[in-house]
Amino acid sequence: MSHKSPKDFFAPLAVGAPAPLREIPARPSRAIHFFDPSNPKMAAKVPAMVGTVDVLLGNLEDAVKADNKIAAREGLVEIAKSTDFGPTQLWTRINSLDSPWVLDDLITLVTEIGDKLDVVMVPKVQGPEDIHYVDRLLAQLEAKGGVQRPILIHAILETARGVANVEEIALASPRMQGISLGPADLAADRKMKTTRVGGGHPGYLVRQDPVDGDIHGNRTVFQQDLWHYTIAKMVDACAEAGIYPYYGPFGDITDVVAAEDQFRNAFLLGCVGTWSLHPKQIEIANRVFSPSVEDIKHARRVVKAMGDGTGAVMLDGKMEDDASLKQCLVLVELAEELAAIDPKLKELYDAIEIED
Ligand SMILES: CC(C)(COP(=O)(O)OP(=O)(O)OC[C@H]1O[C@@H](n2cnc3c(N)ncnc32)[C@H](O)[C@@H]1OP(=O)(O)O)[C@@H](O)C(=O)NCCC(=O)NCCSC(=O)C[C@](C)(O)C(=O)O
Ligand SMILES: [Mg+2]
Repeated sequence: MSHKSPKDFFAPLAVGAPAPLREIPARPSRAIHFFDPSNPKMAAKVPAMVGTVDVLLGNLEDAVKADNKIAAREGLVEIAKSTDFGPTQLWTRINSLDSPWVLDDLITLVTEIGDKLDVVMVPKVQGPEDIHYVDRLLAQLEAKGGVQRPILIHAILETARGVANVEEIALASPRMQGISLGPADLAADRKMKTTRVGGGHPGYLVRQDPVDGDIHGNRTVFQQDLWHYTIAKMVDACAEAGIYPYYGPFGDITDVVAAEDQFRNAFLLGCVGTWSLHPKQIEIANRVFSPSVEDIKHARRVVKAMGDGTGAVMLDGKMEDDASLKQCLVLVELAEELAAIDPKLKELYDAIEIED
């Protein structure tokens, strides 16, 4: 339930604050790249990363040591003031709402770099009440800082209660931009017996039936996806609210193969992007979350074959109809947005030819 009636859902929550958006723009966000603004080596890399990744996120929460919290906040202000981000979005992850740092995080960031900050990511969201709190506080700080356009909110889905409330979280404010899966805190909160940050687990499996009753015989095993239910629930909540779902971190930095598997699972389930924790994960994320040339060629052929968009046709022996056309339009529109910011993709997609 929202803290506003439908009548005033889109009214600013503070006099002088910018009017909330009525629709969240589908800006490319294939990779949300985390960096620690208090880490001089990472901070130094930010300017050169602009344009190579869709989102740069200055992380202030977990992975930033407690005695570096103020340096991280101040480092992010410095980076934002001194960097032209061009097409790249600038996000931040603030400290948790019960932390001793979050109030100063929000006051400092919004009043000092509010016009450069696109999204505030809120960790450990338990329910819509957490979004309502940040919503109102952002409005007051936007008014105080003269921020010209609304800063959006992104929630991390990393608590059991947050999963139970995910629909209400998604609908809690017109600032809601999206939701990411947070597998580490969520596993801990649920007491799942995995210590991995995302990905599968060799113990979570299904086994082929015994052959000739021999239960100890050779039986093929299929590892299952620990995150299928949660990602699908998150995708439904985001689709209902018109916001965007993301896979979060994949902690096994060296296992680029399993990272790609996890990212692709999320892409196929409807996620629009993933986090990258290390530069080597950015390329994987961009590749997985950009539709392939084959997918775009097929989608464009369906759009062409379906004419006015109703009815059904056979294409390559498969039925295409109003519903599959909508799926294809999602891909075609995504390709156009990505081509606008990624010259390599533009070249690939422009070269696609469709036979008459
Ligand atoms: C894993 C670490 C320690 C390995 O860092 P490293 O320096 O040991 O790795 P490396 O391979 O030696 O690094 C090579 C070069 O890349 C640089 N580098 C390395 N990482 C980055 C980066 N992100 N951005 C920019 N540059 C980076 C690094 O500084 C080095 O620079 P150099 O060549 O000049 O020496 C490092 O990658 C890192 O700290 N990554 C960010 C981790 C992070 O943000 N974790 C929090 C998000 S996940 C989370 O919170 C969970 C969640 C959602 O809450 C929940 O599920 O509950
Ligand atoms: Mg976490």
